[in-house]
Amino acid sequence: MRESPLQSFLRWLLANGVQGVGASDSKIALFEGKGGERGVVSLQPIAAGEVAMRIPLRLAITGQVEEGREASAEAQQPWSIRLAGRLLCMLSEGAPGPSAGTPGAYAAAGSAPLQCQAEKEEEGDVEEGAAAGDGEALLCGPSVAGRSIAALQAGSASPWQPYLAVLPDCVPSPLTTFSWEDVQAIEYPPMRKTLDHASWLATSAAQQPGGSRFSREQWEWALSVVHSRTFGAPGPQGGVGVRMLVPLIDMLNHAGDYVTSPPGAAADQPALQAFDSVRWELRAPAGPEGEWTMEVAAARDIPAGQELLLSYGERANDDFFLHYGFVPPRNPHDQVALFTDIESTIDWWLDRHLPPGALPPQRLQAAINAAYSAAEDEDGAAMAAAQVLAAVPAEEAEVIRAELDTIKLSAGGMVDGRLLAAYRCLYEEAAAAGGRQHAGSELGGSWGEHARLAVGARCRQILDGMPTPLLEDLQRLAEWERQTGDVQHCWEAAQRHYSGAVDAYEAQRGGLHEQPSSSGGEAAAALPAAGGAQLLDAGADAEFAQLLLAQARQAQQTAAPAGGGAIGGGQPMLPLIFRSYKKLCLWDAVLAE
Ligand SMILES: C[S@@+](CC[C@H](N)C(=O)[O-])C[C@H]1O[C@@H](n2cnc3c(N)ncnc32)[C@H](O)[C@@H]1O
Repeated sequence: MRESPLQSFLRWLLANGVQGVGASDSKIALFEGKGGERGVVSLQPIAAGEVAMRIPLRLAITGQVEEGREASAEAQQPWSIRLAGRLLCMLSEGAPGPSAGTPGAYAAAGSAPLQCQAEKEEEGDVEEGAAAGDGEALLCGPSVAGRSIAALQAGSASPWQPYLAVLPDCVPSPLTTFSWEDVQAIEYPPMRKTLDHASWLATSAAQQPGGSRFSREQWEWALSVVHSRTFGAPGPQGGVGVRMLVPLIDMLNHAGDYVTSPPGAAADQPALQAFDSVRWELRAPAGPEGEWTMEVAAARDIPAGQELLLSYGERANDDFFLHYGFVPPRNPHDQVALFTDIESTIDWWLDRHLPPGALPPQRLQAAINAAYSAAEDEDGAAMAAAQVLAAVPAEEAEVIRAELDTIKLSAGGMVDGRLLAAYRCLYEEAAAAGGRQHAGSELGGSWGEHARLAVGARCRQILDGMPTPLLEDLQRLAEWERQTGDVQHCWEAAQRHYSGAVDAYEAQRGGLHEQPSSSGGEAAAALPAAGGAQLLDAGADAEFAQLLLAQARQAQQTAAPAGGGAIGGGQPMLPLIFRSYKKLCLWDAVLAE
């Protein structure tokens, strides 16, 4: 029987010195679900601290710029375009260069060159090819724009071909798979803006010199692959240094922190639990003959039959949604953008609380200056950020700067300290000048109370700008939860809590009650059925492991956050899930008024 791409991949890993998987005594195995999603499962118990897999970093594909080429056009590109371009070159030309195989920072003296499984068996060691990994590779060679990703994957002659062949041919991210309607359904303006930027990135990749060798679709695919599978080594100046695709370790699915307290309970101090079970670390060569490796070790005892889950980081849902194509359940690290920067934060306040003439011009200017400098004092990350920004290309720096400038509210109710500091200054000035007469009830009795009211008012404003009311979304999601049995997000519990709380709030305000419509059923009907999974590890006792895996998947589906993996869940509902979490965060602040 012909070997599957995943089986060839496993043999390739073994041939190249990867430890932990594919051998008869391996404690872990790869599996593939019915929907095609892969992951890693334990076959035997793994003790906390035990290394489950170890990969030589010569197998990693990096976007690193070679020494001496820091001023080249390639070095000025955002990291994702560099790495995506490298990937496409490897797929189309099959001649990876030293920079792809042995990244300078991790180059290991005396490390064995990369092995092709077939060549290893028949011809012995393979010499590394010519430098297709460097930037110029993008500028030469025939156009492959008309060829599909699958054709590129299958046809590559690269020593990395067994890895390239198992990269997903479609990453379910908004950039690649969303229809116009899906994009409209996001409702949250900052994400629409981020999506526009991601789309522009794909356009600019295709338009760079040599970029038109690949089609827009191929660039989108490569960008979505690198965004969903890249590991970033810590940079020498802080921030992220070398980014790399690391075969096998990029098969680990995500689980992170999870809010375990019921929806609405103590929003400012949610009970949390971490569901990741493994961590990764880079290891320097042990001696002159050694090489850089990446290790994955158990973060806690892992029983047999459990999926190994890695935290992709304490990120807001925006990153998961945009780059990974899923939204983690009950993520305490989600955030909502309140303002794009401190300037608009202050302007909003002034518009709302200080009508023209309320303060003499000089005093007003002094209050504004004081607010800016109070906010600046709160910007603890500014120094470190300046160093990181100086070390990355201008376009990338612009995106990072915009992100750092954004004033956010976190899912736990924490507001950016810059806003609080600025509003305290403004409040004190306005109160001293008798501004309360102008400002109305929102000025409150103390600056703390005022800040809470002001943030609540801003959140309400953002909610009013989102077309669908929260309760309507929750009704659809609760219906979906009942249909699928996927209870990780606790939508039904959220619906119960928020319908009471929102109605009470609206009644108290004398406003209209939110009226859920009955449109939820259509979307819920389109949901995928939870599927079984298949083990792929050639070295494992397949029947036993299959049983363990089936048990693990069942446990994951019945015991809410137990696995946290949520693989294959909720894809058609993704925009609705994403926007609902934003609305929950906003409503928590409104209800705290
Ligand atoms: C680094 S890859 C992990 C391996 C991937 N499952 C595969 O089959 O190639 C990241 C991708 O896996 C999927 N994924 C990872 N963790 C997930 C989770 N908790 N829920 C849903 N999908 C997840 C997403 O499609 C994501 O873009």
